Amino acid sequence: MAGPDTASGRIAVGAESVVKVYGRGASAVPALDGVTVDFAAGQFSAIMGPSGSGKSTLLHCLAGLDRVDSGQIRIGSTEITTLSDRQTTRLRRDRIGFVFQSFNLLPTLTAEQNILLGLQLAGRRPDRAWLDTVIDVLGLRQRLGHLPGELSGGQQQRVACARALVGQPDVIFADEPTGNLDSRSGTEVLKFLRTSVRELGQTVIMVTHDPVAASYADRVVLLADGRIAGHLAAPDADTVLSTLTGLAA
Ligand SMILES: Nc1ncnc2c1ncn2[C@@H]1O[C@H](COP(=O)(O)OP(=O)(O)OP(=O)(O)O)[C@@H](O)[C@H]1O
Repeated sequence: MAGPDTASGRIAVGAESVVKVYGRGASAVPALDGVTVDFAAGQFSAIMGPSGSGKSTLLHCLAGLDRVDSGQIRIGSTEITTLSDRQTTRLRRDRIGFVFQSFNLLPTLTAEQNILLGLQLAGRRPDRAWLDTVIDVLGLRQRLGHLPGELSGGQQQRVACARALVGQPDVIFADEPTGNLDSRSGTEVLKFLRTSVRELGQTVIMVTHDPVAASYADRVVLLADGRIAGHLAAPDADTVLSTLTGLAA
C-alpha cells in the first residue's frame, strides 16, 4: 500500500469526501460514497474495482464531465466543483486530455486535423516541436492524412492519444483505452501512455478492468461499493488480479 508521493509531491488531481448519487428516493444509487483520494503529478494511475464499484463515475467527476452531490475536486489548485458550466467546459478544453474506449474521432477529419482540432477550437497554436515529438513517439507520421475509417483500431486510438497530449494538459483521463483493441494494439497504447508519463512528464489516470493494463501504471487505486478500498504501488498483474478477486468476493 502506498500514497501518491512522487519526487515533486505535487498533486495533479484530488478528490475529498466526494458523494455522487444517481436517482432519488427508493431508487437512489450511491455511486460514490465519500471518496477521498489524490493523484500525483507525473504518475500513471489506474482506477480498478468490481463492476458497478463507481470507477467510471469517479473518472467522470474528476474530469468535470459529471457533477458531484457533495465534496470537492481539485485539478491542480482549481476547485472545479464550484465552477459554472462554462468555466468547466473551458477547463476541460484547456487543461484536460481525454482518451475514450470508442476513440471518439471525427470521421470526416484526417488524423492530423483530429489531433489539432481541440487546440484550434481553443484558439491556440500547436507547439511544433512538441507536436513532432508526439507524432513520432506514437508512430503516426505516415498516417496523418488518413481519415479514421482508413485506420486500424490501434492507429485510431494512437490518434486519440496524440489529440489528448498535444495541448500538454495537466492530466489525461483514459476510460478503458484498450477496451476495443486487440492485445497487440492495446499493448502499444499502454506502452505509449507509460512513455508519455516517464519520458514526456505527463500525468495519466486510467480506468481499466484489465490487470495486465493496470500493471503498466505506477499505482492502482481500488474502489469497492463507491469507496476507496486500497492502493497498490508498482502493481504486477498477478497481485492486481488476486486483490480484485478478494474485493469481489
Ligand atoms: N446514469 C446512471 N443512472 C443511474 N445509475 C447509474 C448511472 N450511472 C451509473 N449508475 C450506477 O452507479 C454505480 C456505479 O457505476 P459506474 O458505472 O461508475 O461503475 P463502474 O465501476 O465503472 O462499473 P463497470 O466496471 O461495470 O463499468 C452502479 O451501481 C451503476 O449502476
